Amino acid sequence: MSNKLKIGISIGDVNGIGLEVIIKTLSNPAILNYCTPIVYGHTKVSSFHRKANNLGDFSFNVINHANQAQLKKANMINCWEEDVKIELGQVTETGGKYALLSLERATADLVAGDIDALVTAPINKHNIQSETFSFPGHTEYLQEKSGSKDVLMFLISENLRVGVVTGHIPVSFVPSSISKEKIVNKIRLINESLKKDFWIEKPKIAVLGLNPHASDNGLLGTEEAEIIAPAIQEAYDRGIVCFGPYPADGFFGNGSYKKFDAVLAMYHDQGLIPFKTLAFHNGVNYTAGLNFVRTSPDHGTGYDIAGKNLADSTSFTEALFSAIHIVKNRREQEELLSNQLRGGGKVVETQFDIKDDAS
Ligand SMILES: NC(=O)c1ccc[n+]([C@@H]2O[C@H](COP(=O)([O-])OP(=O)(O)OC[C@H]3O[C@@H](n4cnc5c(N)ncnc54)[C@H](O)[C@@H]3O)[C@@H](O)[C@H]2O)c1
Ligand SMILES: N[C@H](C(=O)O)[C@H](O)COP(=O)(O)O
Repeated sequence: MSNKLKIGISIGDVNGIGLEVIIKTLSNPAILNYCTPIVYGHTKVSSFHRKANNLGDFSFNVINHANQAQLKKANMINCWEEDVKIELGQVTETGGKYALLSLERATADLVAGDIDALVTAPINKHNIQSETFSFPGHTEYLQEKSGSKDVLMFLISENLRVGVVTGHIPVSFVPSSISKEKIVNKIRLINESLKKDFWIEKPKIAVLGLNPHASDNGLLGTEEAEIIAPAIQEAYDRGIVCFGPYPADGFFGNGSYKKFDAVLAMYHDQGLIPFKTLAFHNGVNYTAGLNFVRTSPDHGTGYDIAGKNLADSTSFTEALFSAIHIVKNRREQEELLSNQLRGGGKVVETQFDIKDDAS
């Protein structure tokens, strides 16, 4: 039996660049040495994108169920029968409807254990809303499907990892949404993920402040003294190596982030702006804390370039390799622990690093 992982891929918004980056990634035959991809969508929709973007010859092996996936082939499960009206670059109800059908089917297989991990192509958070999907993003949807009490939006790249305390909420809700307990929990999730998913034995974590200049000793706000510093202290007392709160601007400006294995930001844009500035093209969005593995590229639907063959597929490719790698790390660790062995591990997380792992 093959030990190649089955990686499920949801196609995201059919009017965006999802299928373009999927096809570009899977067109590299070397990918099939590392995993067996299963795309949840429809071959007619993928043909549309292949032709619109002039992507040359590429075809999927159509299957009905993940257990029929063929090695050395890019597999596709057709998730609907009807023709889909694709309007490249447009935000339409249709775009959301078929993104959801793809995501639901892939998630069901993930939860059932029929695939080893899921890589999601970008959705539009607005048009996907429906009676069955009332979440601000994949992160929250998958948290519910996994039954996890808490998860972490964790943006990862070779040189920088950034998690956020608060995610998809209006910025005006941020101050009232952060609490000592929540911050301690997110620090714990980062710490666990660095150890379990990335094999970093003694992670060092930086925590950012909320206010300008981390409040300048209380002049510009009270959250640092009342909430963030006590949370860092509590996590530290529990054995997690964490420091802060650091003023966010200078922390990235002077390169301090390079001294840490990960950074915890208080809110979405505080963490994601520096991350995407430094690592947009190879960054990966990872949901830590789920009992299964899900990654995605760190970009969105890219409506402005849809159908123009301008989308860079590096982030999607990295998302695929990160998923493979995290599953392998978790399994290897589980095996070592079940044998009561304690082994070290190498930290490998990019497509370039795992070349030697091909089997
Ligand atoms: N994982 C996800 O599902 C996810 C992630 C981020 C944003 N989104 C959604 O995507 C939609 C559009 O968001 P946005 O415009 O803020 O961000 P975006 O990432 O789609 O686009 C921002 C800019 O980056 C460019 N860009 C994006 N991906 C690129 C690629 N692979 N190669 C080259 N250029 C690329 C786009 O052309 C655009 O100019 C929103 O509805 C948002 O919610 C979804
Ligand atoms: N916050 C993510 C980003 O900006 O890249 C993105 O919106 C994706 O979120 P989900 O993975 O929750 O869909």
